[in-house]
Amino acid sequence: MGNSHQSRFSTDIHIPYGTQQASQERSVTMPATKYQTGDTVMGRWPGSSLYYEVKVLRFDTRSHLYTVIYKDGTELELREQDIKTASGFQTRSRSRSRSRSPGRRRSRSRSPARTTRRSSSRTAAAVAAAAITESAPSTRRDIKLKDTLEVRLTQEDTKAAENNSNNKHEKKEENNTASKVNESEAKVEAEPVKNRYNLRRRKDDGDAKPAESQPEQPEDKEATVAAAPASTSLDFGGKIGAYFWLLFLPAWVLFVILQVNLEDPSLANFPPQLPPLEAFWDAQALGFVILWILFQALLHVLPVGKLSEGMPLRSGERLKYRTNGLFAIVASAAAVAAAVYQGVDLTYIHSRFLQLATATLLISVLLSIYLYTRSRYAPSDQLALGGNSGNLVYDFFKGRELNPRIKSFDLKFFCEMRPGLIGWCLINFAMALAEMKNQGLDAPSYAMILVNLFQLLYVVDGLWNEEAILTTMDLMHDGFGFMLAFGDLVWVPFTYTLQAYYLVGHPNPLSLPAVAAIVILKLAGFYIFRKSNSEKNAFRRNPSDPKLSHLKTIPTATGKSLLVSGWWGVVRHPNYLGDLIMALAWSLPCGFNHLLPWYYMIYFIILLVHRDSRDMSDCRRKYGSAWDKYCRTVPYRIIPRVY
Ligand SMILES: NC(=O)c1ccc[n+]([C@@H]2O[C@H](COP(=O)([O-])OP(=O)(O)OC[C@H]3O[C@@H](n4cnc5c(N)ncnc54)[C@H](OP(=O)(O)O)[C@@H]3O)[C@@H](O)[C@H]2O)c1
Ligand SMILES: CC(C)=CCC[C@@H](C)[C@H]1CC[C@H]2C3=C(CC[C@]12C)[C@@]1(C)CC[C@H](O)C(C)(C)[C@@H]1CC3
Repeated sequence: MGNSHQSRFSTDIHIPYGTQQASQERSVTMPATKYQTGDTVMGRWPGSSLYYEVKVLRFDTRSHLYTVIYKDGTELELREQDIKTASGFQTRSRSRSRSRSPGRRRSRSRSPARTTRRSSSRTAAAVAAAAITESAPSTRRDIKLKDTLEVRLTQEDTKAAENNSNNKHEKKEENNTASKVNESEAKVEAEPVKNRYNLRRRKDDGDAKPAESQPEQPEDKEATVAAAPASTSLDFGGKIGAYFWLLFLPAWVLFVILQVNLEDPSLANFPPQLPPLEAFWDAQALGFVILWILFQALLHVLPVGKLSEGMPLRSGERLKYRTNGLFAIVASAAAVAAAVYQGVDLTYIHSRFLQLATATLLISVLLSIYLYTRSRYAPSDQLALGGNSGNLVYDFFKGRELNPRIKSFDLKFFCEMRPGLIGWCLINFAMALAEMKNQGLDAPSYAMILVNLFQLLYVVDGLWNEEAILTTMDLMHDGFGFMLAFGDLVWVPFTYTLQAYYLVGHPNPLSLPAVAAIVILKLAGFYIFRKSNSEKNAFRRNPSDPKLSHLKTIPTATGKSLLVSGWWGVVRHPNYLGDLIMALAWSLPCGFNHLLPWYYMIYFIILLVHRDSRDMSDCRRKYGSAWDKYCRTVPYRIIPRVY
């Protein structure tokens, strides 16, 4: 048991050689500090109120952090206030029961500060080292650590725990692999303290698992970009892949736009006839795109709607986001209606589609250059884990800074949720008008109505539940660079609208039963998508939400738990399943004459399968053996019994 935890830590926590070396160089001599190299003291375990016996290895004069080693070999950097002398502690219970009996695992505590912890949720250090309790004056309160440990909190800890447990109810564990534990979240949230810990790989770990080991960023605010750890395992085909995607993705957008204009947009017509270069450019189109983005930015900053908190960053900080997406789409619809009323011809969007796409591409490239440049000056703790390879092209593509902001204006959040997403609906609507104009119809076709309504529902739902985006991979883990800037601004509005564009020139009459069947499919997909996303979002926001009390969870060493029942017990990505079913319902109205309207479905399968595998490795890295356990309990990734 101890070994498995130890090896998990040893592969999870990685710090590149250069940084280790720098840290060692900085701490050759121990200045006059409270604790000295070799001292045996008590170190607080990150995100918890538990203290374990540790040995001081060194002191970093620059960051003022002590590097300590726990009994299981885990090295951490701790601040002085997280270290105490052993004399102030007393062992309440050193014996650790190996029993798995449910009765023994049940917490008897009823105090709000009391929580339960399943033994398997313990951190490596928790398992390997004996947990010790601190003797304290009467203001301290007991916390029961399952049946094995009892820890007394300091006054400060108690306050934090109480604050956090105000709206948390206790969950009882079940005698099941998927047991419920809520204590760990309470503890993590109890300590939104900046710059406290820095997990480090043990030096003797070598590159035991190079493919999966991702660096943990040092949380040293003063660290310069040069001190930021390098990304070792690169996805998207690594450096060569980044060159490829940088060229391929824009070319593909322009290609499909040229294709959809053809009478017979079949792959047999490859390569398409290229229009002269000047056909791609229209300054007026650029002007409209800029206006649209500025208009969306204005709506975003208006003090309308809720200020939502993002997930805790590595520093413990939680950023605030103005989640007024629904207001933005309603205001945009009103503005568009007013413009149409004033005589603006929206079919311009159809006739100038290529030029609008080129202009937006230009903006996304400029934005990406800006993002890359500013990331060079960003503190290393604000960089994403994956976009810091040191290779300019790869980092430019993948994105370095996690949450680039201009004052409180969050560029990634804005781009992901506003101009492209709302632009997608605007373009679809323009295509419906173009269809009526081109085909001399009094009303859009059934197929066009379905595509418009389905995708509008998808976008409105995304904006309605805007807060949920804060728990997605992009917002929590990915840096903001070309991939997302281009994806959000160009890819979404100019390729997700291809079905509507296709229908303008390629009518596909639908019978009413066909319409009904497609609607049912869409609603089924939507139901799965929404329910599963909401379940995870609610759980991540408040793991003790009474509405989720029936769900089983697996604790992890990070303090977060994983859902293993409900939607997330069916497959590992139920939200992708719902999304894919919806994608099918978006393509079906276009019929089977051409592959082009099925492009979204094909792309989406590739995207989600890739995202799923990316997420699997990220979660494996984050949660180690708990993740393996989850995968064993929920063996299928997206489609039950198939994949
Ligand atoms: N239309 C499009 O183009 C498009 C493209 C991509 C995605 N999407 C949709 O966007 C939504 C978000 O997708 P996403 O890719 O960001 O992935 P996601 O499934 O929302 O997020 C994955 C994260 O959820 C957490 N998680 C995983 N398993 C869990 C479990 N059992 N219990 C609790 N938490 C768990 C993990 O993060 P933590 O543990 O760190 O919290 C994991 O990293 C999905 O509905 C997807 O279909 C749409
Ligand atoms: C450049 C390429 C090929 C990929 C970039 C991917 C990017 C387009 C997607 C990554 C995450 C996606 C996403 C939505 C839109 C497309 C992405 C940005 C989403 C905003 C669509 C609306 C949904 O309701 C959602 C759940 C909020 C989606 C979140 C993820």
